[in-house]
Amino acid sequence: MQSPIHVTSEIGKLKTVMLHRPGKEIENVYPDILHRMLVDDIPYLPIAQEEHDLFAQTLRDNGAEVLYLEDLLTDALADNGIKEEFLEKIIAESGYAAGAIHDGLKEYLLSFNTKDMVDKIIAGVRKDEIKTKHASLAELAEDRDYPFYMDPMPNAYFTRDQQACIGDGITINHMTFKARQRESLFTEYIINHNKRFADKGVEVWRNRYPEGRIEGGDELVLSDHVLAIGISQRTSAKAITELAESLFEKSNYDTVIAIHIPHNHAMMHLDTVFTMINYDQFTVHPAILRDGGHVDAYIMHPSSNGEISITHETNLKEILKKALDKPEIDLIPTGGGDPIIAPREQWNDGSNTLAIAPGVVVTYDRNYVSNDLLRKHGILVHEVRSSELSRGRGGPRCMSCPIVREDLK
Ligand SMILES: NC(=[NH2+])NCCC[C@H](N)C(=O)O
Repeated sequence: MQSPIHVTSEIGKLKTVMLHRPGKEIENVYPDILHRMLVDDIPYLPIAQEEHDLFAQTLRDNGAEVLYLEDLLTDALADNGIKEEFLEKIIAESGYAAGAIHDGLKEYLLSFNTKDMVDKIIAGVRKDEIKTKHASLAELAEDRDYPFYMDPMPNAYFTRDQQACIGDGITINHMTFKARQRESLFTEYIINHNKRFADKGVEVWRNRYPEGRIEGGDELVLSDHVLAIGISQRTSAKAITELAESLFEKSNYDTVIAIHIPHNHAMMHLDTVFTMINYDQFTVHPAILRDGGHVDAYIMHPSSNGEISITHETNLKEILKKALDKPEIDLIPTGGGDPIIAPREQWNDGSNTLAIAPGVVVTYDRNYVSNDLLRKHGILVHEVRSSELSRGRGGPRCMSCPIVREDLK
């Protein structure tokens, strides 16, 4: 059976993609919780939605089918039994496995139709929205001034991270920070219960329950047998090892290139500093390169005794030439490598390009130095507006989860 998921590169023509249109969750962020919510500012919602709609339209205009996470989840929960099971889990993962608040939340959420319930769960539930009977002292007295029973999920529009499609399968991710961990429960329900995916032969390379942390922004599908993964703030060596073991055993993938990047908020994922945009072209933020273009990379292959062989290599160009079997590789520096422009544009996701076909990318308009340079290197650049979307600290690649791409010829 042909899997409904098929992604064998970062650059094959984009056929189907999953997005989330930012909603009320954005307006449930306030200064005291910015840091914990992993955002640096509060986008102005109407404009963020307008910008997001334009982003979606750009993808459609270029031939992609756009699916929305919130619709896929709503359809996955069509059966009342499944919906209730999902509610139990999401309420438990929000901190209330049982008790008066659990009961109050469940009753409240069930009072909505399924689509509104999904929107509400993403938006967050304030304490003053529900009435609880017989609350315990802990429930009454702890965190008295905290306004939410269920936290908002302001990062849900970065649909890249909760999961990643690789080949005909998917990783459903154990995300690093509490602020995002519940998001991948959505993916689990979509894969298991949405008719488009359920019982259609989707391989789950790794589910969200093992301890090692991993996020899709670190998972780059370089070809139909090579994966690059960031060892980053969000993805641990343990998770990479487990994923490599699973892929080597069950899939076509025989090479995992684990690249060490700085562990900080500006560069939280590999795709904030390095993306593939053509057969032999990449964007790269100079801050990850040492003198002579060196990085710390570990190349993993299956070995004959069933173990994984690991070699340490440092020359990024050489690593890519070998992995992709190309005579030359063009590394295009974010902001032209200028000491001020490069970090400025990287901060607003100047390296976070989304390839929608070989040599064709979608980028934020604000990164005009990087965009001009891409054009000089022969890339076709579709710019999208970015005043508000960029405040969440993610760009076009972060905001999209490719489900189907055409194979490269
Ligand atoms: N693939 C990405 N680079 N995603 C960016 C996610 C940004 C989000 N604020 C976070 O910290 O999780």
